[in-house]
Amino acid sequence: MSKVTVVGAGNVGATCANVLAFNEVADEVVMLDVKEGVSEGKAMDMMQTAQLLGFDTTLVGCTNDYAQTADSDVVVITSGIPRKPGMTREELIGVNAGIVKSVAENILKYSPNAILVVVSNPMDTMTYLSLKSLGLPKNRIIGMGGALDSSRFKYFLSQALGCNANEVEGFVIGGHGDTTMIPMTRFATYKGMPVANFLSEEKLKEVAAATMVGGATLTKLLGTSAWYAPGAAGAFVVESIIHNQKKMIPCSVFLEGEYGESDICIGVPVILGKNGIEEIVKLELNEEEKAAFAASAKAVHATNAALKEVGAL
Ligand SMILES: NC(=O)C1=CN([C@@H]2O[C@H](COP(=O)(O)OP(=O)(O)OC[C@H]3O[C@@H](n4cnc5c(N)ncnc54)[C@H](O)[C@@H]3O)[C@@H](O)[C@H]2O)C=CC1
Ligand SMILES: O=C([O-])CC(=O)C(=O)O
Repeated sequence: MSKVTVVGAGNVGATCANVLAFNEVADEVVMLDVKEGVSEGKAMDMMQTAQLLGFDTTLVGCTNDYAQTADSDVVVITSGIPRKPGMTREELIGVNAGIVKSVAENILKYSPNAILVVVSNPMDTMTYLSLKSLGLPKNRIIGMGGALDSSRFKYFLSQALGCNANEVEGFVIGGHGDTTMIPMTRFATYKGMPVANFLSEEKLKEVAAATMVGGATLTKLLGTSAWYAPGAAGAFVVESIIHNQKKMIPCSVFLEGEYGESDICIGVPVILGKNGIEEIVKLELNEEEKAAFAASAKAVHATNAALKEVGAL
């Protein structure tokens, strides 16, 4: 019997729960929100699609009742405010730090062995906050950003190539921020062939730039930040853990010397399985990539430092 809880039944959380149920990733999916009745209503609405879509997962909604989340294997934290057009993710720290910290503490009271997937922004800093304040082993705290950013990178590459996005490979490391993401163009391939065989350097730079501001572009169009791909990316990460798939997915994880960084959670490729982070994959970065990673980490460290200013650490 596998159980996943999604905290925050807003745009991203509800989408994530819906994808988890549709794909039967877990036997039970619990949604918890502070808004009275919203989780219950969304769970009922989704359960009424079960016979239409043919899934057997049970969805449960609750209003701030952590007892219902007891013994979850994986908990996805999406609670918190999203940005509005013109804002950065980092500006959300003041409100979201308090929310994420209290939610994570409550979750652990009922699911002491759960693996946490942190989605709330600024995600790398919220992952770091969870790790520092809960004192859990680092394999059990995973920030979701790289799965989404990599999916966007593959989308923009496929648009440039005029091909099916499923035939493109590529990934993004670094922070989950407009200026901190590092699309790894050198490793990206179309049917196993380097994308540089098909696209000019200028075009590849455009693709990388579009990927980095992918979230901001959608926020401008939607008036709030995106949720379909973020929710699906959260479910993708959960699936690799629950089904012990051992997929290699870039996630924000605690580094202790890897990639020349320490005391930070930032995006690097990891193997995700039943223990959460099974392995941090070490890539051979070239000088330019190393410099980009160091600059990205510097910016994430600076955001982490603000946790003290807002009284969260
Ligand atoms: N890491 C990533 O790749 C992404 C992160 N995000 C972030 O995810 C977060 C959620 O975004 P949306 O779902 O669009 O926002 P939303 O406003 O639609 O949903 C957030 C939900 O959290 C709930 N909430 C607030 N405080 C809570 C608490 N203490 N306990 C339980 N629930 C609580 C709210 O009632 C609301 O329903 C934002 O911080 C956003 O920036 C969004 C997309 C991608
Ligand atoms: O853009 C945002 O604020 C939400 C997010 O992290 C994303 O969609 O990448």
